[in-house]
Amino acid sequence: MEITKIDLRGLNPSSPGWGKACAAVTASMVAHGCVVVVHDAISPGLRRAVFDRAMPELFSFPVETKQRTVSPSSALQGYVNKIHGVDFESFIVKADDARCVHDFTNIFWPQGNPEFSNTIEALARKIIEVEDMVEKMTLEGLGVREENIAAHLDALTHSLRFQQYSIPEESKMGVTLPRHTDPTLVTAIVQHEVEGLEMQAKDGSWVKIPPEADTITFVAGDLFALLTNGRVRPSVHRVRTPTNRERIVILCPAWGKNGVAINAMDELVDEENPPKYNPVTTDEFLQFRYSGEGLKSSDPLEDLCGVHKCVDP
Ligand SMILES: O=C(O)CCC(=O)C(=O)O
Ligand SMILES: [Fe+2]
Repeated sequence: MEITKIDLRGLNPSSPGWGKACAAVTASMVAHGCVVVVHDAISPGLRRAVFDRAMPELFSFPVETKQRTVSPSSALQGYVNKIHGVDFESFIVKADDARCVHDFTNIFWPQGNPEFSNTIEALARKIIEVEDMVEKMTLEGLGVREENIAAHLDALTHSLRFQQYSIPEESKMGVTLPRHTDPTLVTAIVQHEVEGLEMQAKDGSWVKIPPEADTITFVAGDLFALLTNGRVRPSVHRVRTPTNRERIVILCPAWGKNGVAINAMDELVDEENPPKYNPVTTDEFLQFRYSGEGLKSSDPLEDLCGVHKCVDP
């Protein structure tokens, strides 16, 4: 099996092909919890600036410098490495706030590094533009009204996640990130040259997503299932890093803004489709998901927000 790529180049809501493309994006999200889009948002020059210069420079700093990016007040910022035994390093930066990108840059280059910060800001802008379009197309394809989609997109915030996987030992069979769903609404995944991302199909088989330079993969996270009242199930995916190459990937997760409760879209709840989940804010959901109970759960969204969850009298 292969996940069909959908070409969104040059498309906007007034293009003649918009309706057909919305239907294709929605069908892929409903069938697989993900969509692979062909897009020219990341130009070859921007891709080189990011992956050949900015990322190698960033990851080559000593770990003590990297750890200075950790923010005690936000799970959506900072540096992690070797979490739960996974051999990777990851930086999270707030992507839609230029000040955060500058503060992040200044930790590494106290005199500033406009080339680095401009590159990151440009990348964030481009990915978020396509990510918003994919959410809009999916919701439109499910029958959500334009003004409700616009209000939803306004209530989003985004982070950027720079992730580097070391070369795995032969004995590890190459699975560097075990199967999981993302806690996000949607996550954009930009791979570069080195393969690794795999999606689990409904029949349990694993489908490779090749790292093609003109594609961006979008996966639905747990919170998108809440938003769509269960129409779109979260993507189950994993990473198999080749045994002879390091792998760098950039992710752009979309979340609800601080304090904003995510609720099912009005049009997706009716008599035939009663509400499946209670509303939740991103912080509440993340807090539960990474708690002892949440980490043990096979379906944290259902356990925290499911309306059928039994409540002790
Ligand atoms: O490395 C990738 O391609 C995907 C990473 C991922 O799924 C994650 O960090 O949640
Ligand atoms: Fe993921």
